[in-house]
Amino acid sequence: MKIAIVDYGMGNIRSIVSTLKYIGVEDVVLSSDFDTLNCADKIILPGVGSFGKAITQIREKNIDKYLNEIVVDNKKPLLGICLGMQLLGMSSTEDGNNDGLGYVDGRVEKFDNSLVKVPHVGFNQVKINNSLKMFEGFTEEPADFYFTHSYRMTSNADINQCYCNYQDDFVASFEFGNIAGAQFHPELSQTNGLRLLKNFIDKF
Ligand SMILES: NC(=O)CC[C@H](N)C(=O)O
Repeated sequence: MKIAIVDYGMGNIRSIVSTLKYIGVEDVVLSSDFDTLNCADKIILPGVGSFGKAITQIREKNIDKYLNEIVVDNKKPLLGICLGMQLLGMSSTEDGNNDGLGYVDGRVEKFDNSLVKVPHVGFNQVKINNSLKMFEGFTEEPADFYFTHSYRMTSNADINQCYCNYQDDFVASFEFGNIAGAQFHPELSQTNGLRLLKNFIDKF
């Protein structure tokens, strides 16, 4: 099993790599080139930092074009984590208005800091949906995962999403065909995170 982590210069790579190795995935590469991404069995799009900078760097490296072919056209499984999930949506208001990769009908906006403490940091409950492959084998409902973000995705569409409630229900994760997203950090979410990542490795 070869996992490629998209390298656009803004990801918490080290913790993802060590977590993948902990669950038995030895062949993990960090790459921004088409051939390496295309040869991997699955792709992870990480992300820590600002949406505007991230999408700019992705476009400058033509990674958006590569992922359109590899993931959208050829259906290679991809998991977007935190900012990586947000980038899969239509847009974000972080750093002005920026279009995302447009893979799912979700829009990203900032929490209202007059209503809740921003950023949303720490473990919080995800109302899981066992129809999602990522949550196969999860018996406890809801399940706790670790979040650290100031923006969140909402969607009026059915993108097979699960919710977390903070200010309101926001998209904590989704599974849209071969494309999955997690606003939380599975690599920082202890046994629930390990189980979710193992499901991505084994069931997608
Ligand atoms: N941890 C992050 O990088 C968060 C992603 C994004 N900047 C947000 O605040 O939601």
